[in-house]
Amino acid sequence: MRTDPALLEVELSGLRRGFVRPDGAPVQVLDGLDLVIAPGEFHAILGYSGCGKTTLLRLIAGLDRPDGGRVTFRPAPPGGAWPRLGMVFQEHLLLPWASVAENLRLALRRFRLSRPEEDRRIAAVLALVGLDDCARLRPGQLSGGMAQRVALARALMREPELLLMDEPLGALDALTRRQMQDEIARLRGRVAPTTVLVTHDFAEAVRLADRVSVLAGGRIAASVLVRSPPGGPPLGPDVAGRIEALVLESLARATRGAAPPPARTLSEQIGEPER
Ligand SMILES: Nc1ncnc2c1ncn2[C@@H]1O[C@H](COP(=O)(O)OP(=O)(O)OP(=O)(O)O)[C@@H](O)[C@H]1O
Repeated sequence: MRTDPALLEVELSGLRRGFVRPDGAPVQVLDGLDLVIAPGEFHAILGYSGCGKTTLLRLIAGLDRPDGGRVTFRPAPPGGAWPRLGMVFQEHLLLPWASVAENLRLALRRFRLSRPEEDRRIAAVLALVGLDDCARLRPGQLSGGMAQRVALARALMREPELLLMDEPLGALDALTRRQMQDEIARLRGRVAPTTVLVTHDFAEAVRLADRVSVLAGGRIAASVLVRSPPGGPPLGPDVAGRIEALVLESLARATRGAAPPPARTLSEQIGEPER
C-alpha cells in the first residue's frame, strides 16, 4: 500500500441520500453507505443502472449534500475546504467555440496563474495525453476519443488531489473505449491521484482499478481488491477472469440481498499468493 502522505484518503461513513420521485414516492438511494478509498487508490464503483453511483460521486465531489453521514478527507484540506478535484463525465462538455487550448485555459481561471505558466501547463498536459498537435483545434474537429482525452487533460490541469470519473468512456464505441482504457492505464503510471471511477462495465473496472466496490441496495455490497499495491502490474487474463467472476457473483448476491463479507487481500479472494 502506498503511504505517500500527500495522497488523499476518502472516508464515507453512514452516507444517506434520498429523493422524492415526480409521483411523490420517496426513494432512498444511499442508505448508510460506508467505504474507505485508500490514498492513491484507483477505486471503481460498479452497479446496475439507477443504483446511485452518480449520486455517490456527487456527494464525494461536494456537488450535493447527504441527508445523513459524512465525507471525510485525510489529510483534511485547510480551512474546511474541499480538496482540489478533477472531474470527467460521459459527455466531454468542452465549449464548442473555443480551441482545445482555450478550453484547458478556462480550467485554470480560478488559479490566477501567469499566462506563461498557463501555457506551460497546457503544453505539458496535452503532451501527457498525446495531443500535442491539437491545441488549436476546436472540439468539433476532434474524434470522440480525442475529445474525451481533452476532457481528461482538462481534469488533470488542476493537478487534482482527487480525480472523479463518471462513465467517462460510456459514449465511445467499443474499440475506442478499449484504446482509452489503455490510455488511462498508461497515464496512471505517470499521474496517480486518488481516483474514483463509476462504470457499468465490470471488465473495464477490473482492467483499470486497484479495488472494485459493488453498490447495491444503497450500500457497498462487496469490495474486491484487484491490485496490491495500488498501481501494480496488470493482471494476467486468468486472474482477471476470476476477479471478474467474483465481482459478478457479488453483484448477484447483493441483488438477492445476501452480501458476502468483504475479503481483505487478493490471496483471500482468489486463493493465490499476493504479489
Ligand atoms: N435530483 C434527483 N431527484 C429525484 N430523483 C433523483 C435525483 N437524482 C437521482 N435521483 C434518482 O436516484 C436514483 C439513482 O440515480 P443515479 O443517477 O445516482 O444512479 P446511477 O447508478 O448513476 O444510474 P446510471 O448508471 O443509469 O447513470 C434514480 O432512481 C434517480 O432517478
